[in-house]
Amino acid sequence: MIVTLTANPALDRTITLPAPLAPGEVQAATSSREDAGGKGINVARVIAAASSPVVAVLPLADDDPYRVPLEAAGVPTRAVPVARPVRANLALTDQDGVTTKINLPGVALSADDVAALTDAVVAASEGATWLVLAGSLPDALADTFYVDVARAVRARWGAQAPKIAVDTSGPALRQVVAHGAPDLIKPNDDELAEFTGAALDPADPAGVAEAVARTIVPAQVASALVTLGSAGAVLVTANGAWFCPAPRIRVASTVGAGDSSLAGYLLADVAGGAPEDRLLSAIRYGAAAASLPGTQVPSPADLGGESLTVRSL
Ligand SMILES: O=P(O)(O)OC[C@@]1(O)O[C@H](CO)[C@@H](O)[C@@H]1O
Repeated sequence: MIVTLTANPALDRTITLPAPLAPGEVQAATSSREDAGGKGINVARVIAAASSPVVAVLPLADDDPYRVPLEAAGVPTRAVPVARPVRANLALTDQDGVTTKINLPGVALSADDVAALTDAVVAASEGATWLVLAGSLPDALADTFYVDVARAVRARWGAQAPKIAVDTSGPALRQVVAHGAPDLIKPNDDELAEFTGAALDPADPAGVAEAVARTIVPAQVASALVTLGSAGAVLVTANGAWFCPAPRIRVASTVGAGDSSLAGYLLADVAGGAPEDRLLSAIRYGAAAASLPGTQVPSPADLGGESLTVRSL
């Protein structure tokens, strides 16, 4: 089973425009949709859609309207009751799939909420293969939150503790890499560049792999899956580095593509896949997500069958 933690879920509102976004103008939209979003929730939705066991842990008020799309997604959850509704994030996409995303800071959690959330993750992690810690941290949550959760889970379950995957950015990523010993991180090229402090060229996968190997893997993190948008993705482990290009697709919305890539990687991992299989699955799920509107996540039926070649770097 895979467990995900989303400390900062979001009701994702997507508005589709028939033309590029024109700041300062009035534009008529062609459609809109709402999805239960937040990075860990998106990962869990992909895993549930693939009929693989998953539990999503999140803070959620009893009367939050977010429950409607969340329940429709069919994801088993452990909701920690909190006082206020989740944030609503906005995405504006145009006919070419160009996406403008506006994210709110999220609901501040009390010290009791944080303790209850941590306890819920520790309990849910019993017997799990992976624990996914994903997304930004709401205001007032310490940058060390993911480090604290990783320590609590490992202290409780010891050798039986799940492997820990982290998808976050900024100070929370810095902390978890330095002190959380994650088994996997999934930055995109921008997040990795911010982390290393050096510009990265998504068209140069060998350069990306070299930057990861120089700074992160395997010194602090066992593996890194670096998503490079339409260029593809790079996987770096202690045993090697691989690149897979992304298939050409018609992009509808890039929101959730990285989360779907991570879910694809984990699905292949729990199925016993080799590094090349995991990377290929990450690419297929990420591309399928980008071809779907809003934060809609792919099921196995949505995956393309293009021939893709994973190459060793
Ligand atoms: O504020 P965070 O957690 O960094 O990002 C939140 C978010 O943009 O991430 C998901 C896509 O990856 C969306 O469902 C959600 O709105």
